[in-house]
Amino acid sequence: MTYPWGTILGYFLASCFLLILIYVHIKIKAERNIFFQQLEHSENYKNQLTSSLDALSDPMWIKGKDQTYIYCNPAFEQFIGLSKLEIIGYKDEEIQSQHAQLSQNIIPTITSNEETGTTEEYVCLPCGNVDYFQVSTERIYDISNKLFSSVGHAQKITLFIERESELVDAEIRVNEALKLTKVGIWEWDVSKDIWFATPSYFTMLGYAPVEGMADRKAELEKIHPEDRQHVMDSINNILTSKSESNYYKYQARIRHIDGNYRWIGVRCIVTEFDQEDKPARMLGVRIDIDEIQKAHDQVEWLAHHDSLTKLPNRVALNKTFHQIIKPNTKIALLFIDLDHFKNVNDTLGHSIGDKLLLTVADRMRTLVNNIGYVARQGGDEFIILLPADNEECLIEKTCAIKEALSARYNIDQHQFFITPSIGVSLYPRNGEDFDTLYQRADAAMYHAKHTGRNRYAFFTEEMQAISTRALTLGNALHDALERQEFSLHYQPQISLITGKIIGAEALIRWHSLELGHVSPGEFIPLAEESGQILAIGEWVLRETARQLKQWLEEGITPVRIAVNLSYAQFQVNDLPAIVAAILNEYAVPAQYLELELTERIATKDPEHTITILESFQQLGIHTSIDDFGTGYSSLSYLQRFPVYKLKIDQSFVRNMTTNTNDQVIVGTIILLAQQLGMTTIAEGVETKAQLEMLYNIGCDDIQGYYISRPIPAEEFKIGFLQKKQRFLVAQD
Ligand SMILES: Nc1nc2c(ncn2[C@@H]2O[C@H](COP(=O)(O)O[C@H]3[C@@H](O)[C@H](n4cnc5c(=O)[nH]c(N)nc54)O[C@@H]3COP(=O)(O)O)[C@@H](O)[C@H]2O)c(=O)[nH]1
Repeated sequence: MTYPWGTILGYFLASCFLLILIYVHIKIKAERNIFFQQLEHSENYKNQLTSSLDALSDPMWIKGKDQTYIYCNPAFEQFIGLSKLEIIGYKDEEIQSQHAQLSQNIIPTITSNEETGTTEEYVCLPCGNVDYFQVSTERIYDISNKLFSSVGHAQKITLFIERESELVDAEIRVNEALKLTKVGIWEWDVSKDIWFATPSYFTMLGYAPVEGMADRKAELEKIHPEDRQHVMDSINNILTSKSESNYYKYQARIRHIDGNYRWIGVRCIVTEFDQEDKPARMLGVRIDIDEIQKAHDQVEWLAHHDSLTKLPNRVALNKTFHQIIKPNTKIALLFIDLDHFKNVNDTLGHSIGDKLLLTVADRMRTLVNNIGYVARQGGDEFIILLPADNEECLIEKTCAIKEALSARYNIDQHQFFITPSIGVSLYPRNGEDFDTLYQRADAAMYHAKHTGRNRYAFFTEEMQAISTRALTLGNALHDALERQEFSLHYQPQISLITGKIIGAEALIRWHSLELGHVSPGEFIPLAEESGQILAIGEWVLRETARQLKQWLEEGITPVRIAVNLSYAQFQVNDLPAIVAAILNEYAVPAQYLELELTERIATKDPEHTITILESFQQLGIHTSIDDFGTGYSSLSYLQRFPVYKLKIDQSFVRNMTTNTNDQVIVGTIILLAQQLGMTTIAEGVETKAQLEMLYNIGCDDIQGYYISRPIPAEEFKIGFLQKKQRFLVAQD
């Protein structure tokens, strides 16, 4: 049998072709399915992307490679004020030419970004607002590096810019304020050693501000060499965690650009620590405290110095004393007080007084320099510390100081002398602490003063008691007037010719609540030293006037009452007016008052004495010169003093019956008074012999225990004023 090979082959080929066709068909169908699936996927993706971009509030756009818009979101439509239809498929210049209403810069702003990059521009929006935009363009290239498309994005940054500019403004303002307040702030990144400071940090000391990182080490070099170590120690303590706190402060002098140093206060805090708990970042502030520091230094200086003489004061000397005492050292403390310094102030004025103190300080400095220390305690009191290992040398030095201070002073047109009284105490013999030594030298000085002045005295235990008494009296005297502890006693004055009473001397008495009776001989000098004599003296005048008035009102004819005037009272220029006012107040005739002025006071400034005495004369007040013979009245002045009476000092009367010298003096005074047309009164008459001698040589009146001691007003009234008798009769 013959096989139809041709037919079989034909069928076979046809079957194969059919199979191939089926396969191709199936494959194509499968691939088509994948393709459509992918297409659907991509479409979804595109839609998602588009809706996301559409939802963006910032304008976004995409241009094709030919620069036509292929996409823009609604924000972009709003941004340029056109719809998608008017944008998509067009180029910028086409849009610009088709829509003349578009603002001038909106399209150039966008088209200008042909390269990838970001620009910031002001854009005038269709609504008319001008806003600041950041425009970013990203150009996209295909695999063969050909431009495929570009994507653009615009973001309104007006607010950021405003905030940023506000921040910049605020920073400028803060920096200006910091400059004004002279406060500088710095920050130090310790780990990287990066250091920044505000402009004020530099400008506060005259330097130009440093932008950005500054040179910390250069800043440290500006610290005064004496303060540098202390500053470095403060910083290192913090850095090495030696300090317990995370904070430090110091004050140091820092060099100003002009080369001078200014005091700067620094405070610093660690703001960050590293993993090892070491400071990683520090923030500091520095303040110009130069003026405060200088004011503080000034206060400190004033607290330890005397502003007139620039000498250290007692507080400073006390410190010095404790610095120089060592075992076996011997030191002398000299307490120096100028005698009658008050008179210089009162007569020549305070300016001369000040110049005198300056000269005194200079003389002391010159003498004591290199071997001791001088300080001013206040007023006319100075303190000196001298070595006292060799007592002879100490005495020599003390004498030299006394002589130097006693030498003549030429101040302005005045030439005068002043003397010192010096008290000396010794360390450790008289005391081991400064205050004890000071107090004991003061006691010795008091002794020197009361034993004649212009001398020095070394402290002894007896002096302590005297000076303690003076201190106690001084304190008690302070309140005596207020407590009404004073009273007046009256000592009668009798005429040797008529034997009748012609007057009395008013003498103050003090009965202190704590101290009992204190003699005026003791407290009057103290009151004169302290100035309390002015108030006390006025009280005496007032009390005398009051008593006279009382006697007058009682119908008793009083006698003239003599009141003692102290030097300080006599220096008060309106003293005549004060006395006149007192007499007026009590309606007492001036004839009943006599004012006694010692010869020493009268001769101190004779011209002043004459002026004041003339005023009293015009008021009808009698004046007399007390303690006559003890001063040095010049005859020429004496005859010009309008006084009616000389009172012979009791020291001459006391011995006149046994001492021819005193007798001659008393006789001469009486003759002198007669020649000058004045009367005489002898005080301190205690015996009949004295009385007789005085009578025989022509003395007019007497006063003394022989007649009566000073007695209280009532006793005086009964014993003398009410008795119209002669108190001296022939057999006396
Ligand atoms: N500025 C003022 N000074 C006053 C005042 N009152 C008194 N004084 C002065 O105090 C000093 C002491 O006074 P006093 O203790 O009162 O002594 C006076 C008489 O008591 C005393 N005297 C009087 N007669 C005798 C006597 O026979 N013997 C004797 N031993 N003493 C006697 O003399 C003093 C009077 O002195 P004088 O003033 O110089 O006349 C004394 O310096 C008073 O001046 C006052 O108010 N203000």
